[in-house]
Formats: sequence, structure tokens, C-alpha cells
Amino acid sequence: MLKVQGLTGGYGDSQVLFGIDFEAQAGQAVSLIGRNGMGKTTTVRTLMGMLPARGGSIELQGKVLGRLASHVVARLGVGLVPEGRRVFGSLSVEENLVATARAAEGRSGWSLDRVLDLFPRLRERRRQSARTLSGGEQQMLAIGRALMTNPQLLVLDEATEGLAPLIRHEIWDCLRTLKREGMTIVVVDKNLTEMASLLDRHHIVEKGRVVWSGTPEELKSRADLAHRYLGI
Ligand SMILES: Nc1ncnc2c1ncn2[C@@H]1O[C@H](COP(=O)(O)OP(=O)(O)OP(=O)(O)O)[C@@H](O)[C@H]1O
Repeated sequence: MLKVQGLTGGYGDSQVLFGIDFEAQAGQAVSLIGRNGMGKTTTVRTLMGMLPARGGSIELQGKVLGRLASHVVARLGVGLVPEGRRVFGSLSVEENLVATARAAEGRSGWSLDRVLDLFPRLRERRRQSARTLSGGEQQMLAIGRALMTNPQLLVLDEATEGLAPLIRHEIWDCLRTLKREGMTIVVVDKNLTEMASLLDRHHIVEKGRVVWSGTPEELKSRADLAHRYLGI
């Protein structure tokens, strides 16, 4: 479904990615983990076409991305839940969701009703402006908004950052539901224990490269890796 090989990139003169390799099979959930500043968000931005890939390749269902504009990447079926949520504060919950809606081509897709079924809290607050929502509710809205684009691949950058444990659990539950329904998911996150039951594979990013990949069980048995690359 998604295959990233030897991806290089960065900002202006500063190279951040030195050869990122990872893949997600259809229906799998995988992570990019690693300490701050190692290139996870830069990988996500490059994947989404927000930064140009300088070298290497990104393939989504056999189509080559990497030099496509972000709206084209979105149209090809990649939904982003960006770091910092970025909901439209002055719009209502419902307006935020409808703003990104795009019909699924030939698939039974996400509708406003289906997103509000997934997040009953958003249904209760559908007429409220997004800025009046709690952080957790804004995160749900950011996920709902990405779903409204009817993605085949959902990419979440620090979706649980700064949220209370109960809300984090709701978000992980929702991602498990989406995975059961066949969604392919890439998450950047720090909560290794909470992610374990969702993920098929972790990828550790260190200085712009994927230096290790394996299952959550394998990572758990390698205290040396957690210490060396994750600072725990
Ligand atoms: N807009 C930018 N312009 C220039 N350099 C940037 C920009 N954004 C990030 N960087 C640099 O790129 C490097 C990788 O940052 P990135 O945000 O990808 O790290 P990360 O692994 O996602 O960590 P974090 O958890 O802190 O977001 C860092 O050295 C950072 O300072």
C-alpha cells in the first residue's frame, strides 16, 4: 500500500532526511518513533507533498508520490491529522467536517453522520465553534476531518500529545476501530505502551534514517533500543 524507500529531504539548505525506508501493507498500522528532532514530522510533511522529496521514492498503491502537490496527494487517498490539530476555530464542528468532505470513489465512504457516530462527543457539540472544544475533542475533530476526505491511508502526527489518559484511550480505541475496518494507518507518537495493541510494526527514526524496525513485542524485549534511540 505505502512504500517509502531511501527518502531524502529537508528545509532549504538543511538536509533532515538521509534515507528513510519503511512500508505499510494494506490494513496495517505502523509507527514512526524516535526522539525529538529526528525527522518524523519532516517525513510526514514530505510524504504529504508539503515538502519536496529530494531523493528516494514514495509509492502509494503503486503510484509514485514525492513530487506531487499536497492536494493531489490528498486526492490519491492520504488523509493527514497534522501536529497541532489545526482545526478552523471560528467554524462549527459540523462546518469543519463538511469543509474537507470529498466523496469516495466507488467505495462506501465516510459521511458526516458516520463520523459523528464514531465520535458521539462531536455530535453533541456539532453546532459549537471548534475553538470552544477541549484539546481531546479538537483532536477527534481533526481525525474526523481527515476521515471526511475518505482516505485509504491515515497519517497521524502526535495525535495524543498533551491529552489526558482517558481521552488518549478514546483516540486509540477509535484507531483500532478504523484498523478493523481496513484502514491503513501511520502514526507518529510517543506512547509506546498504548500504541502496542494497535500496531503491526514500529520504525525507529534516528537522524533522518530508519535504524530499526520490528513488532511491538520485539521492541519490548529490546531495552537497549529504547534506551539508545528513544531515551527511555
Ligand atoms: N520549518 C523548518 N525549517 C527548518 N528546519 C526545520 C523545520 N522544521 C523542523 N526543522 C528541523 O528538522 C529537524 C527534524 O525535525 P522534525 O520536526 O522532523 O523532528 P521530529 O522527529 O518530528 O521531532 P518532534 O517530535 O520534535 O516533532 C530538526 O532539526 C528541526 O529543527
